[in-house]
Amino acid sequence: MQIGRDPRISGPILAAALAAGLTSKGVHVARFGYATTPAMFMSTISKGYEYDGAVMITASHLPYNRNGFKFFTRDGGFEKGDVSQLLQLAVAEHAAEDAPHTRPGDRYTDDAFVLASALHTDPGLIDYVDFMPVYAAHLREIIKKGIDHPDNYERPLEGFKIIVDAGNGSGGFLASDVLAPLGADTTGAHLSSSQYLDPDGWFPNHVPNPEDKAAMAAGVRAVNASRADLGIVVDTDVDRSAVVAGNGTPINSNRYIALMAYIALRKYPGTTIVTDSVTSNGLTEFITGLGGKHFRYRRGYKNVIGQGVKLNQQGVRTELMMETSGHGAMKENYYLDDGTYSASQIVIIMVKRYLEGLGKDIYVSLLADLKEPVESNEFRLKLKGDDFQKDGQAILAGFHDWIEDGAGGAQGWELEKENHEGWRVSVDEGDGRRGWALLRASLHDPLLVLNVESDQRGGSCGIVRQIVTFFEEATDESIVDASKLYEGCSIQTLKY
Ligand SMILES: O=P(O)(O)OC[C@H]1O[C@H](O)[C@H](O)[C@@H](O)[C@@H]1O
Repeated sequence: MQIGRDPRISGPILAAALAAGLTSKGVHVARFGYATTPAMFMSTISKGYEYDGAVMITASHLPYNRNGFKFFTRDGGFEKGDVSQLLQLAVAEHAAEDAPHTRPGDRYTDDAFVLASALHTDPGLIDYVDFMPVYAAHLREIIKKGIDHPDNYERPLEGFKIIVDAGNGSGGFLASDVLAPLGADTTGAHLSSSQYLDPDGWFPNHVPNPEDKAAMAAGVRAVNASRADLGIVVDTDVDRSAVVAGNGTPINSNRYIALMAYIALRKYPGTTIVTDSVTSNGLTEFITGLGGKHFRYRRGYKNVIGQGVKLNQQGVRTELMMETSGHGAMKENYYLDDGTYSASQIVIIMVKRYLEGLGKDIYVSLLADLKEPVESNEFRLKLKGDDFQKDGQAILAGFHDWIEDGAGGAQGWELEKENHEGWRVSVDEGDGRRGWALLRASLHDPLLVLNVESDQRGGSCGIVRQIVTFFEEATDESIVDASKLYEGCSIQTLKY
């Protein structure tokens, strides 16, 4: 749920407004200050706290003026349907209270109303609770237990340099309150150190997002400069993360899933691993090579985690659910997508392997068998009509038929056997090389998204060129703007 397009509606203002609304209804409110999204969930089940509900206010990786609420109860995070229901209830109640600018059924909240409510908070009615130390202690226990160091149980990270780039989100505590007390050197011995640990909603250094090139490059620079054994990069509210290996290799997206799959399969041999739909072919081979099963589902971390829950309910053991965006959840951790939990698992495996005499490396030896595509591209194509959802579905249906009818004469194009969103087509590139393309509707925006990967140089644009013939023949440019395909692959056309 997003709220507050007015730049004055910052996270703290929203928190104050929410607290005002809740206390006026007699709800006992505890305000946390800076926290992480996973910590909010943990506050509903942590001994001595056990709140009935928790609300995180964050714009996540979106710009500062797109703050939103994430809701949790003991049963986990709210799904889309839960949020709509909550909004409808809130709007109905608000209207009944004679609020002239909101009508029952409205799907928005009014910024002025938020500001006014914030000003009327009675601070006496709110408890200010510092929950992050509780959460940090919980993570420290997980790491200690996971490593189970025979000689140094309390400070098992002594002798390791681990740096954190929190991108000025709320993840800085990981360096100071989790890793350092366990003995890790989080400052780095040379030029650099952990960085951007202090929360600053303007994000002055880089976008805190492990999918972002600048964010990963900053993490790589810090690891190289400080000669750290490991770097950890987290997103704003720390439900996502990525790591940087000691040799400076960024481990995000498919690589991060592969590393977490290795960990999950070491603990739970044969387990199924659910991912989103845009994972590389090499990841499936990697997981099956380790004896696991790969269930390639849909984009959207809620979809991925939800599918894992469903499979377990059906009796299919599924211990890891992870998206290429860096959202990763394990069944053993309440199915909670927690960037610090995933990063802790990497720290644990690094130290455990070191204790087994295998060195500190987590990339060269562990991911040697992960085949990566030569090229990987994403094109986001605007849907221009009013009914973009219907238009998008119609284009996807046409794409399906176009492939079934021989993909405009292309050789070796075949629909994948399992498709859970849009249509993914496998492309035989000869000599055992295999590319693919997936056309799907964006989860949130009026866009069609085309992901393409190829095992050969120039292969990606070869695939795109073929798909352009579909757009030329079967789609109308007043409905979809495919110009990104032409630009991205320097294809000449008179159409745009
Ligand atoms: O469908 P798209 O526009 O590519 O966006 C999909 C992505 O949206 C957000 O970032 C969610 O946090 C991700 O879980 C999701 O995968």
